[in-house]
Amino acid sequence: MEKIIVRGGKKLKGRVKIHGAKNAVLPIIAASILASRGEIVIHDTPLLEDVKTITQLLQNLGAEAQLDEGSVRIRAEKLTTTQAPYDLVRKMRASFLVMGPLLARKKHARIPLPGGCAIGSRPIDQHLKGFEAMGAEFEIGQGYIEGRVPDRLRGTRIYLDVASVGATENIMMAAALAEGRTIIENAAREPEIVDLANFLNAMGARVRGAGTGTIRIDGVDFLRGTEYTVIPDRIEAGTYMVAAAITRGEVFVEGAIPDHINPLIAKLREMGVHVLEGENGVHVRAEGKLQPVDVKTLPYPGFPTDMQSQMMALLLTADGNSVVTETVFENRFMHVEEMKRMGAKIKINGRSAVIEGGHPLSGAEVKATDLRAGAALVLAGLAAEGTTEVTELHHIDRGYVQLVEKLQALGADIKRVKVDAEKDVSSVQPSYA
Ligand SMILES: CC(=O)N[C@H]1[C@@H](OP(=O)(O)OP(=O)(O)OC[C@H]2O[C@@H](n3ccc(=O)[nH]c3=O)[C@H](O)[C@@H]2O)O[C@H](CO)[C@@H](O)[C@@H]1O
Ligand SMILES: C=C(OP(=O)(O)O)C(=O)O
Repeated sequence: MEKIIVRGGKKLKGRVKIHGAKNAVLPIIAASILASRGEIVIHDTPLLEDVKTITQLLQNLGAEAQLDEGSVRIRAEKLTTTQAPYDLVRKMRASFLVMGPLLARKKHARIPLPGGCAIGSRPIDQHLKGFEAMGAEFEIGQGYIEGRVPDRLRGTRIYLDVASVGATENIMMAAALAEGRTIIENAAREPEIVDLANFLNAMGARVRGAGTGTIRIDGVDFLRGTEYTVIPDRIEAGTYMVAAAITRGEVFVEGAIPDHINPLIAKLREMGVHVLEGENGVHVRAEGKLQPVDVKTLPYPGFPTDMQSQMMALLLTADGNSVVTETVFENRFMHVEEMKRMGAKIKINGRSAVIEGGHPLSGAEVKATDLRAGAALVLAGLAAEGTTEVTELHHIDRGYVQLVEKLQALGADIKRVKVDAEKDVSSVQPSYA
């Protein structure tokens, strides 16, 4: 087992470079299955546990897939099976994103049901509603969902009851090889949807309107290999912006695209944090007292749920009470109990949490309950008096490349150790337990 040990109180200073976006590269790798000709090369691929999992999943399906530092190469001309193994799908819900591509390309897929997870029940009804409208038929049994397409997927009009990111992506990928036009209404508008559409188009697809609530896809007969660079990770960027603010430091977050993080920038400014938007990133500086603010998570372009816990950590250091309302996932306050162990004063009332800012935080032993909760605890540790030890690091490794090293470079007193031997492993790659 490994843990991160943070000694709080250091102001972060310097420059941090953002990696490619996890939530963009995962659907893009899944979409590679659609290419029946040629090689795909995806640049700025972050070497994360989730990326390793989806790459392994493609290999399992018979594709050639090679993941190196910064890029992944895929050839999916020959797929040998349409069944996804439970061991890989249970590690990561995004594995379900191979359903759309498999149905479109191979007319069959058998995938373990992704199940619930720490942050909520996360159903897949909107994915299935879309595929069924396009002519797929499903059977559920023994923990698996099996989809069949009797002929070829047909384009149709699909209204999503919730603007689900995953459902929009899965349907968009399936529609790329369907017969005729598919229109997705109430589509999710996240930047990662736009990135996937751009990638599909680079493979020869005809997708228009991504980034708006209505996406039109005209199906084509085949897709081919291409070379593509994914967008920078807006949540990783946001996490370092909060790290700068929570330590009252000054950090340039290189690669952050201000347009992708508007709600975060707006809320930081309301608190009194100085944010300068540049062409090549954002500059964040904070000092002294920060104002409390209310935050409500919403689908894009609203405040991202993936930044909720990190923002809550920052609000603990504000001068007064803030209310954080989580509207996207029904159970995304698991970090609250851990933060309370650090002296945080937070009261949960249904989907809202009242955060009493201004009470000093003290270091404690805490555990990451999910990916962003883990990051938030590290942030809280940067601001706390004394030493914070964060365990369950496999959650953090799903979404942050070299979190410890990047914070060290900014001046944080932080290290990663193996618990049994108390051996410092900060300078080596995480082991992705
Ligand atoms: C790999 C990836 O990109 N993950 C992101 C993606 O997850 P993911 O794609 O799973 O999130 P969704 O947008 O689908 O989920 C949003 C809401 O819709 C509900 N829902 C979803 C699908 C469905 O068929 N039925 C349904 O009711 C979910 O339970 C949730 O309450 O978007 C989330 C919302 O921005 C982010 O937190 C995740 O980091
Ligand atoms: C919730 C997240 O990811 P996933 O949808 O893969 O669980 C996240 O990135 O914060």
